[in-house]
Amino acid sequence: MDRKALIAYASKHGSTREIAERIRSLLKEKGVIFNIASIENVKKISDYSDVILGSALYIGRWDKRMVKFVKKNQEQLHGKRVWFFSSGPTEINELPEDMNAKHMSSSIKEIINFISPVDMACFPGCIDIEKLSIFEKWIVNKVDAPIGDYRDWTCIETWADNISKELNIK
Ligand SMILES: Cc1cc2nc3c(=O)[nH]c(=O)nc-3n(C[C@H](O)[C@H](O)[C@H](O)COP(=O)(O)O)c2cc1C
Repeated sequence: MDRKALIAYASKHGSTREIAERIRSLLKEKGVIFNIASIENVKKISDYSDVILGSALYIGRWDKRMVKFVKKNQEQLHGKRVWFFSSGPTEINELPEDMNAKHMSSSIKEIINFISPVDMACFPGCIDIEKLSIFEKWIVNKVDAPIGDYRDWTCIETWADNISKELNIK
């Protein structure tokens, strides 16, 4: 079958982009090629049958660019196989399924339900203090968020592996 696949990410400081790149390389190893792009560069999705969308979380929400994209393309996404992932929490004391519910972008819950994704994941993120603006540093300080790289590559690769299995059996 002539199938095209896309992975698009919304990342401010690069750590979500790196997660997207890791997912893409794992899928490539498994023989599934995904085009990859930053979300603002995705102009058209009609050619794609499988789409992975990943966004960083900022102040309880997905990156605005991802919210805009998902709102604008919801009808088309509804007809495709879609996977979502968020990356953000650095306070890791929750079960993955609780993290998913708690950190799902509240602004577009209904749209996500309408799109009916195959799966949604929420991965721990990374806060690199050197990259933050003064305002971001102030917020991180105010909420006492743990600084550091909490990304769990095994967990990310397991998730990507499940996608490859899903793609190979259909
Ligand atoms: C100002 C600020 C606010 C944040 N707010 C949240 C949040 O509400 N929920 C969350 O899980 N993570 C939050 N984070 C953590 C980021 O989501 C995390 O650093 C993520 O890995 C950043 O991705 P990026 O490097 O792709 O931009 C916040 C980080 C900063 C700097």
